[in-house]
Amino acid sequence: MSEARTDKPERRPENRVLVFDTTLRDGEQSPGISLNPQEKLEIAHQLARLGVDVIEAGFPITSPGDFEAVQLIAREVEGPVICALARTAKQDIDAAWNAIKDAERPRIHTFIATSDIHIERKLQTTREDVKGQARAAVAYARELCDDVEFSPEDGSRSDVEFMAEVIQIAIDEGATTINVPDTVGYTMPHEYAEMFRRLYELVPDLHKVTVSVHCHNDLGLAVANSLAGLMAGCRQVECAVNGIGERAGNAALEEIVMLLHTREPTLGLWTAINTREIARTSRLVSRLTGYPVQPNKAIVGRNAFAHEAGIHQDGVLKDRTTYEIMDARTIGLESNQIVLGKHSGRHALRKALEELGLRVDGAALNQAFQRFKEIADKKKQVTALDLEAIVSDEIKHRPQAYELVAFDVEASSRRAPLARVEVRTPDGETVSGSFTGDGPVDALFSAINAAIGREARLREYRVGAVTGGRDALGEVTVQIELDGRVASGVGVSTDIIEASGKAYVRALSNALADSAAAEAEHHLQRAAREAPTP
Ligand SMILES: CC(=O)SCCNC(=O)CCNC(=O)[C@H](O)C(C)(C)COP(=O)(O)OP(=O)(O)OC[C@H]1O[C@@H](n2cnc3c(N)ncnc32)[C@H](O)[C@@H]1OP(=O)(O)O
Ligand SMILES: CC(C)C(=O)C(=O)O
Ligand SMILES: [Mg+2]
Repeated sequence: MSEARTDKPERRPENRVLVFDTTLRDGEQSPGISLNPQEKLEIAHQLARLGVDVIEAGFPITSPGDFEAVQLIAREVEGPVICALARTAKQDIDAAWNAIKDAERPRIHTFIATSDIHIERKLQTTREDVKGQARAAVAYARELCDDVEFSPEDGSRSDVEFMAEVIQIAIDEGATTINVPDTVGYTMPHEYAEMFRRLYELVPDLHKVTVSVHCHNDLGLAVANSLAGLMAGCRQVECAVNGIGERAGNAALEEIVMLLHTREPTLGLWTAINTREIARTSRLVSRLTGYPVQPNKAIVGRNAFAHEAGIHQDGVLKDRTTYEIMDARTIGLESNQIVLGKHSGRHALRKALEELGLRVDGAALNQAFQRFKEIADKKKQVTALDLEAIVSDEIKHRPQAYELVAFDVEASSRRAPLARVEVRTPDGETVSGSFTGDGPVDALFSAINAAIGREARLREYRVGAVTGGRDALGEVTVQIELDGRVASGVGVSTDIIEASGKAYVRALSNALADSAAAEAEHHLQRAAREAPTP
């Protein structure tokens, strides 16, 4: 029962759920999002790789740019059905058709509201007129295209008997998909399911077409309502990547897909989505829309597969399924993450140290753990480089072989930065060096190399703030490679250049101490081998 997908159930064709992606239409209706045709095309190609069944590419009457984008997608993206939205007006349907007609499999999606509130206050018309508009629109769309979807907008707030009449008209005129939206995110799962049960009763012909759900997240129920609709017999789900869309958004594609994937043995429902493309699709949509994904967002948030709490980390290290219902790799991530922080425990610390090639146990582990907690209290996250520093500082008790005595760095936009340093060697001698670089830090590191006459190579450089505010202590961590040895060092100062210099000198000292220790061990081993056997 740990990860439900381990036992593969038989997949029944009638339980296949079509994924209708509306990221480029309803998703783009989010305030502040405006994608140009090339950006829409890039997302559409990725949606095709993801394996969605339908891409709602846009609402072509909206603007020449949206028309162009839909047309580009229709012409270039192979695989999914390419759909365009239209009101019941003839010019909308013409624009939709003209934009999608070159697609392999085009679909026109036309809609009109069926709730009294929309009919009376927004459309300012009558139920009879709505029936007439629905009839004319579906009939006209079917003259142009074999695949026509009809939506009674604000379906969940409509009088179900009137809505059933409109749906029957749409089916009579040839609609192939009937989508009943919860336009304002008002319904609850049991109500939405009951609405579909009643619609199937009132419109038996619904069994002959694809029935679809389209839910908004105003009350945080978009995915729950979508699931309720699917369990009531619908077999198309309309959703958007990262849950973007009008107001609080649409049902999130990744959530509904992974819900069906993870609970397939219970639900029996399945999609043709290539789940390994989910993370990549989410990143692309976030980047191009400018909408960041919240860290704790289900499935695609950066914390969705991360563990910081010691008890959870211990469980996950012993058996991943203790705290994970999905495998991070299923959505295309490399692995889950053990994040070291204030709430972590010894098991996670030891594992992280092991990954750095440092075996620490017993009293040494306790000592490192104590230092680790002190640092974790000050920093949000403790990284691999911090760990190396903790170990080299607290466990190995290395003498500081070199020391940064003084430095000058000149930075200018007119000439290459120049650094001069004085470094005290282990013998107590003070050596100096100067060098230019690509930037002040690069110049400083080269000057240190020049002073001590070694050619260390910088592998990693990271700056973080230990404390907040303008006078924050900056902490620099560097990792270097010297004569094939990797070592790290940390420097803390309110001056980032000084912190960088200290960190670099410390890393050099650690690398040289390591190599001295290795040389000593090598001599000892050779002496032992060469000693006469008694
Ligand atoms: C639930 C949904 O997501 S529906 C899709 C919503 N998406 C969008 O609206 C984005 C794109 N929209 C647009 O660019 C513009 O609204 C346009 C180009 C479509 C229309 O612009 P305008 O002609 O200036 O009309 P405006 O947007 O101000 O008002 C909407 C009009 O459409 C009518 N209308 C609304 N829905 C429908 C419908 N399904 N069928 C026919 N007419 C409709 C309204 O009653 C109103 O008509 P009126 O001008 O006679 O009062
Ligand atoms: C156009 C329709 C399907 C819509 O987006 C809604 O009702 O939310
Ligand atoms: Mg919508």
